Amino acid sequence: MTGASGVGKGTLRELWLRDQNVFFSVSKTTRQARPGERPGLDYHFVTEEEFVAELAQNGFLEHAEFAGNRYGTPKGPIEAALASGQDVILEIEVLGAMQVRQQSSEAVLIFIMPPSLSELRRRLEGRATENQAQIERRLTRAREEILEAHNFDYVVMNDDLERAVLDMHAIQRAERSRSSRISREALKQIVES
Ligand SMILES: Nc1nc2c(ncn2[C@@H]2O[C@H](COP(=O)(O)OP(=O)(O)O)[C@@H](O)[C@H]2O)c(=O)[nH]1
Ligand SMILES: Nc1ncnc2c1ncn2[C@@H]1O[C@H](COP(=O)(O)OP(=O)(O)O)[C@@H](O)[C@H]1O
Repeated sequence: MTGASGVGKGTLRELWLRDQNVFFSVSKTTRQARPGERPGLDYHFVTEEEFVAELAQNGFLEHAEFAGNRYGTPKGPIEAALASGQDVILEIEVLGAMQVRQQSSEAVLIFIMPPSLSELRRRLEGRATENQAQIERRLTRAREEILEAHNFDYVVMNDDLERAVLDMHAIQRAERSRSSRISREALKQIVES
């Protein structure tokens, strides 16, 4: 999942993944925790030194800088989840999504779209977790990110939240039905059953 800061990724994801046995990847970030954010559940909050050390050990599947902070997806937990057959959900910005696309032909890239820039501003200001300068920085980046939406497999408009949740379920169902996801062995089992 990718989309401008404040578009509603976190809100949408909580509703979409409720009651699902999928693995949500908890990123590492050098950003300060916001009030109410739960270390280890929302993010692993790390120092610049810790981030660089993990990078040097090739510990990230992808990583990027966003609005002055660094973010990365720890590789180990994802490999373990995939090996156990779980679907893995990443909530990352555009540059990271492109790195994932290069590494995995199986990745499904979904761009969450705001109805308008003015509504995005309203949501960021309403959330009240960033100061005005940080909000402006995120809106500038949002314009650039939105223009990258054509590089994604799907675009989900987050105007009406309930409908956007249904769209996420629809994409998930369609992707799970792709013929390329059925193994030769599974086909043989059906023929021989
Ligand atoms: N590339 C990358 N981006 C991430 C990662 N974790 C979070 N992000 C993105 O970084 C951006 C900023 O995240 P955050 O500071 O939590 O702000 P928010 O999106 O406004 O809640 C968002 O686009 C996130 O999706 C990560 O591990 N890798
Ligand atoms: N469809 C929607 N309509 C109106 N407000 C929304 C919608 N989705 C999310 N929001 C609100 O927008 C703000 C930003 O949402 P959030 O999930 O924190 O975004 P993100 O994770 O993309 O930065 C929150 O206050 C949230 O309640």
